Amino acid sequence: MKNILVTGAKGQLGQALKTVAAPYSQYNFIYAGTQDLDITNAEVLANYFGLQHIDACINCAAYTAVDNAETDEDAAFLLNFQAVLNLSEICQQHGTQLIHISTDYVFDGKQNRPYSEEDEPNPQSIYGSSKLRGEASALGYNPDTIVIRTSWLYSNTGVNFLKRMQELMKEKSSLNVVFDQTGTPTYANDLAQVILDILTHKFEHAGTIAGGVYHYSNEGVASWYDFAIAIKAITGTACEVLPVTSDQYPTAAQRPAYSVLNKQKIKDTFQVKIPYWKDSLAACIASI
Ligand SMILES: NC(=O)C1=CN([C@@H]2O[C@H](COP(=O)(O)OP(=O)(O)OC[C@H]3O[C@@H](n4cnc5c(N)ncnc54)[C@H](OP(=O)(O)O)[C@@H]3O)[C@@H](O)[C@H]2O)C=CC1
Ligand SMILES: Cc1cn([C@H]2C[C@H](O)[C@@H](COP(=O)(O)OP(=O)(O)O[C@H]3O[C@@H](C)C(=O)[C@@H](O)[C@H]3O)O2)c(=O)[nH]c1=O
Repeated sequence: MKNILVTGAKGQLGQALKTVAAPYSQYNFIYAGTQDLDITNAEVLANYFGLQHIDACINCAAYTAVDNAETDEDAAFLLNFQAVLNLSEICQQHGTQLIHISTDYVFDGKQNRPYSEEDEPNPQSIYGSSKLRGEASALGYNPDTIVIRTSWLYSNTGVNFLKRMQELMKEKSSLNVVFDQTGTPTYANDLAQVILDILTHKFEHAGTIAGGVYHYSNEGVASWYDFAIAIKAITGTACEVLPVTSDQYPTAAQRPAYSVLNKQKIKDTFQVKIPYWKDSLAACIASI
């Protein structure tokens, strides 16, 4: 039986994997939160990997507080870059397939067509820069690593835009939400399913699937305002949602104005079917 380690397992993607992995009885999933496995500590990692053979590692650990990262650069780079370097090295040493997750925030958002894996990243935030360094270190150690860039992740657990909007819509009679940042919301359970599909594909077709960067989000395009309006429509709250520009909603970190991802490569390579973002949002809210 193959051992699959999930790091950062208590975050929203880690939790989504736990839900989606239930039918995969052919794998032994090991869910490690920070207390079980601190990936910033190379010695702890070495001991952990020495105890049992790990066939694959899905790295869900990350520093994801985008605004805080602007004043907490060392912590963001420690987890999003240095720890990924540690993990890549240990995975390389032990023949472990690493699946690492990255972000649309590696792009500057100046493009007006969906970003493909070949487009040049140019992060505008500390979070985006730290994630880009993490990608490079993972692929630098082992080109067989699979890096999945995703965008606007949400689920019914953890900290995310859906949960924040639901809280604010209960507390307030009106909300301002930016309409000049465009991307695609992604349901964490859909991403978790694709990760397991890719892993299974990798195990079954060892050597024929190239490592590298793959883009994955749900289908379609939205602004954060559209996302909020869809949440309001599905949940039926009375709170008014008002469109504002990014200038009218200042934040510490700059976000890309446009970060829609082109998903052709992941579709062609793994034959994945991708749900439309509004359908997945409805499914997520219905599951709460
Ligand atoms: N959230 C989003 O909108 C998006 C996320 N991504 C990427 O997807 C991936 C998953 O994100 P998501 O699930 O939302 O992230 P979360 O912030 O929900 O979870 C990250 C997890 O990492 C854990 N962690 C923190 N420090 C360490 C450490 N030293 N060792 C091990 N684990 C640690 C945290 O644990 P603790 O709670 O104990 O600190 C937390 O459970 C990340 O790579 C992220 O960059 C990409 C695009 C969008
Ligand atoms: C809460 C709130 C946010 N906003 C704006 C701020 C920002 O420009 C945008 C998104 O808000 P958030 O700060 O919730 O989302 P943000 O932390 O920017 O989300 C990002 O997280 C990281 C981890 C990623 O990798 C990205 O793909 C993306 O999902 O919406 C409003 O306009 N009104 C509001 O009431």
